[in-house]
Amino acid sequence: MHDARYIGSEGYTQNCVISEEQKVVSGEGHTLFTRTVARRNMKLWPQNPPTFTDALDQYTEEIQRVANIAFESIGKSLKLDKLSDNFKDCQQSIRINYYPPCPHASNVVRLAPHTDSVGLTVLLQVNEVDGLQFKKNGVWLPINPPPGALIVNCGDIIEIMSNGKYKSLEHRAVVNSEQERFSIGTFHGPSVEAHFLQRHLGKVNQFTIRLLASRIIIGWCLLI
Ligand SMILES: O=C(O)CCC(=O)C(=O)O
Ligand SMILES: [Fe+2]
Repeated sequence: MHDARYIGSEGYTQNCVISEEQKVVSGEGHTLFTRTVARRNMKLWPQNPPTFTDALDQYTEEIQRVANIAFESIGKSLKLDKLSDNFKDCQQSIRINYYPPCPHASNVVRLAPHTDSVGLTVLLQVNEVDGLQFKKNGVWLPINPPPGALIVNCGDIIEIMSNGKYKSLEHRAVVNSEQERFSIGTFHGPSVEAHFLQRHLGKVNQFTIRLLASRIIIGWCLLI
């Protein structure tokens, strides 16, 4: 039987150099499933500092509140009142990203261009060092959030559900030559019981699906 706790990958990851020709992709991250609580694998949750578990529990609960407000607003704007139902008891995970400073800035992209495959991402740039960029009309635009601001980013699932009205924008993180950078992405996917694909697929533009599939393949090729 399929066990929903083990969808996706979890734990520590480090991006590495693949070849001389390819740009060095450097940075590290730790991914944890945070909700539903049954999906947590506590072996991967750091024990030090001892306040980590409680702090992360509270942080992700508050972030989920923000995501729920955004899901409801998106649903209302699309006249899909039940859209947010698909994200009740949603599958939530976090990725804590660390990007060390790098003097060879021109050769390094910290996090390769990608779209998030979830419904919504809520990103906190922890130490106020900028680096996130979104691609709009073929141009990379830097995001300079005010201190403490949360960046809410639509993922592929919302692009599919909205039939392309809300875009899952390609984004990346670039280097800072002098300062280290921390960010925490909190990802919200549909609840395990959600049946939105069955309900909405008939209405979804096939072009949107092909576009997203090609993006996933391109993103995958960039990583291998
Ligand atoms: O570090 C950032 O600003 C972006 C992180 C990100 O896009 C991700 O973890 O999916
Ligand atoms: Fe992302």
